[in-house]
Amino acid sequence: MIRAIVTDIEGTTSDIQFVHNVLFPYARQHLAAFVRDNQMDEKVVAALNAVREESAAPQASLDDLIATLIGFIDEDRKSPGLKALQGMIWRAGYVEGQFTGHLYPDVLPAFERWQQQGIALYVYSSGSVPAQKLLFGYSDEGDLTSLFSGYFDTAVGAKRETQSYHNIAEHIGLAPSSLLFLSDIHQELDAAAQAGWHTLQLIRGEADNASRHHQVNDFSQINPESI
Ligand SMILES: CSCCC(=O)C(=O)COP(=O)(O)O
Ligand SMILES: [Mg+2]
Repeated sequence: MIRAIVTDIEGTTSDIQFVHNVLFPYARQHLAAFVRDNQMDEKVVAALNAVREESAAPQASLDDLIATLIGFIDEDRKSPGLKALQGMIWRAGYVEGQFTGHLYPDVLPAFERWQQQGIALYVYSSGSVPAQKLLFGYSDEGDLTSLFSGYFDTAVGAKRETQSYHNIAEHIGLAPSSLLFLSDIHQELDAAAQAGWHTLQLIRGEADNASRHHQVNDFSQINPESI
């Protein structure tokens, strides 16, 4: 019996084009000014130090780091330091109404249905927890943050690592066999399945013939009671 559903964001609840054509360019455009203006902020300092460590450049200057971060955005690197900074930068865009977090129309009705069935909802994304809360807090459908029991980012581990799913199950406090992970990426689902979770793959665009996971095209096709 499924007692909690953990969902990915990009390609699952939300269009990959929104992330790549709206969020990433906004972060790219505002990154240099944001980092320069907030270089003394302790969360910014921590993120920049994480980037220094990740790029093996302990002495990197602010200009070096900005160039490195722009490169990370362009290669869609799931860098925890970059993801933390992106979350901070996107806040202004959401708050000023420059964009809202994209949601496929089938997502909110399914979340509400599952919640009525007593199933707890969680998010697991490479985007930072603050960035996840912004996307769902300023979504196309309004503030959905109250629907979620918790959020996970790569602080629990990378999405293609089996240990991450053991860690999440422990945080949630439920057996892996009662957890369902939704994602568009079969390597993430492989890792979750390896940890004993149920899995479903969202195919929002192109088919994935290399996947061994059950596939659906939208959330209306998901019935946790039949899993
Ligand atoms: C929630 S922030 C926007 C998405 C993002 O930055 C990202 O890296 C998406 O990764 P996901 O794990 O949701 O595919
Ligand atoms: Mg995804």
